[in-house]
Amino acid sequence: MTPTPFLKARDLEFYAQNGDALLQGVSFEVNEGAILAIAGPNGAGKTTLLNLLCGAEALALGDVSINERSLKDLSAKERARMIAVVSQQELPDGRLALRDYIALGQIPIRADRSSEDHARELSRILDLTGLSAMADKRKAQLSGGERQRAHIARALAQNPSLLFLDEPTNHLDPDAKGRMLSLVAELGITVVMIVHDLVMIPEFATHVALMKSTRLTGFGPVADVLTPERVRETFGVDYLSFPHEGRVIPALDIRRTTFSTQMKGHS
Ligand SMILES: Nc1ncnc2c1ncn2[C@@H]1O[C@H](COP(=O)(O)OP(=O)(O)OP(=O)(O)O)[C@@H](O)[C@H]1O
Repeated sequence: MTPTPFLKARDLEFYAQNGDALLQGVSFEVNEGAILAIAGPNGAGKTTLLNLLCGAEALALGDVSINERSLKDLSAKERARMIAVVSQQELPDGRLALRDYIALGQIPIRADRSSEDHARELSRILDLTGLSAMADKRKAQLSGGERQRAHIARALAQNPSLLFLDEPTNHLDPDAKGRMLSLVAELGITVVMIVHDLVMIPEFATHVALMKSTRLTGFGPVADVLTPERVRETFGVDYLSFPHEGRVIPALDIRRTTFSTQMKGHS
């Protein structure tokens, strides 16, 4: 039997107040457990799409459904029990101790477990995200990468079935990037994440949505969509791959150039 799609976007459109189109004709669906990477050049509409999918921005045209229920029909409480979001605009909450900050994620599911179970789960998440040793530090005292991991830990504490991440590896060093994306990929839940670093996509995502100028330029399983042709068409750079220890390591051919040259090249 074919599984029912878990996250469905149908004919999404979004316009700025001045009438400019920010998103047009976006439709796709993924099954439960998919890891969907959204990629595209700056200004393509990735954050706009993520905001519409998670309900941070109200939908005027089109529909988003999660597990066969339209986002429009879900109460705030139902959304909070299902969806966790790590955006680029996380509140600083600098005075909170890290463990208290992460525990904020447990608020929507407070009644589901005993306080002992919540405490045990919090320790597990601190451990999973490599933050146990700094659990009593104030959030303001953490480095950029540690704070980023704290934001993801807070989202995991919510025990979501759908996790939205806006550039989850921003601020993370290469080793922490690999660890964080491995953790996310192994959760077994559906994940939608904006990813700027294309080379991470084949290793950690199951599906990719490529965007350019408000529209999808490709959607589907990573191997079908992340091709040198599509990458060149979408980003204007060459996508290469190198064999290494039995795997294929992707790379981008990024050269010295200027914005003005790029503009001429696109005209
Ligand atoms: N509220 C708004 N009003 C007008 N224009 C907006 C608004 N929000 C976003 N935009 C514009 O819409 C376009 C898409 O923005 P969006 O943030 O979705 O892009 P993005 O693909 O996430 O870009 P980046 O990679 O730079 O983060 C941009 O050109 C942006 O300037």
